Amino acid sequence: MTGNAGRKTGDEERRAAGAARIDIENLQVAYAGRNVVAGVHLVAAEGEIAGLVGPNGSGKSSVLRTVYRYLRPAAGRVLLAGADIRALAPGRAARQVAALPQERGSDFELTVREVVTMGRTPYKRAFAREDRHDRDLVARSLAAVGMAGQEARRFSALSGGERQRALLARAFAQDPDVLVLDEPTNHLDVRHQVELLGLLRAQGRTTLISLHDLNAAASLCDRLHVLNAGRVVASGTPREVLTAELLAEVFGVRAAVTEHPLTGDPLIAFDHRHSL
Ligand SMILES: Nc1ncnc2c1ncn2[C@@H]1O[C@H](COP(=O)(O)OP(=O)(O)OP(=O)(O)O)[C@@H](O)[C@H]1O
Repeated sequence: MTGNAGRKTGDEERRAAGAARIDIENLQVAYAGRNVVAGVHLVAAEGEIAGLVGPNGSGKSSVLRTVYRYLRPAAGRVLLAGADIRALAPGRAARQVAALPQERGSDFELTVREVVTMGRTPYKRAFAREDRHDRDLVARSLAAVGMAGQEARRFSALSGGERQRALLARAFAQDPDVLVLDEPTNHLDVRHQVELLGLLRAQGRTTLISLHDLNAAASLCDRLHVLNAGRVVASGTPREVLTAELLAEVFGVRAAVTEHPLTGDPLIAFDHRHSL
């Protein structure tokens, strides 16, 4: 057995022990001294899909950036299984939390396969070669996002939606306890959106996700947290949170909230002719 396989067992043990709960406590985020998020409390329980919704600039990405450690909180804490995420060693953090961020790296000259294989880096010693487990996971991740057979393509030659899917495959290949996804349905056509939501449900991982599509959020998320001007203004199940009053107050739109005739999920019918 390789060291890598041993570590995998450790990850599985941690997951079984409930290691994937995220608690965000009194979070404040600032850029150059300007507060954009303040007093945010939210929980993503083990295996739960927690959605962040809110208008442009309400602070969704800023909250998520503190979870995948791109930003340091100005105040407050992000806890993973009760421990401050800032205190984790970088390798451990990368094995536990995978992100699909808004900010994209400069991986352009790599092939799709190389990009997705980067998801395995946190499990490898320096210069260690990928093993069968790595190759399997990379192949399964590519298949999951519908990109099997596209391994040899240059990342730079992909369309926006294909890039998004390759980066998602990288996050899946990382085999994390917690997935942090900032607008993952951006650029995806409707079928790939539906497939992605199905994939996320099937994963059963603790997931923090920001979404602009409120109907997708209503269908996918166990709990929704509505941000407005850097604060959480409502939290609860989609049914509890997505009311016509809230949509008017927070988003400034007229909408009727009904029930989806096919799925029974809350369904928001927007009035696309008039805003408030
Ligand atoms: N790198 C940055 N430097 C300075 N200000 C920033 C930076 N990133 C975000 N902001 C500001 O922080 C606030 C919150 O932005 P954030 O991107 O977190 O919101 P969001 O809810 O994700 O928005 P959107 O729906 O438009 O993606 C906004 O006022 C934004 O202008």
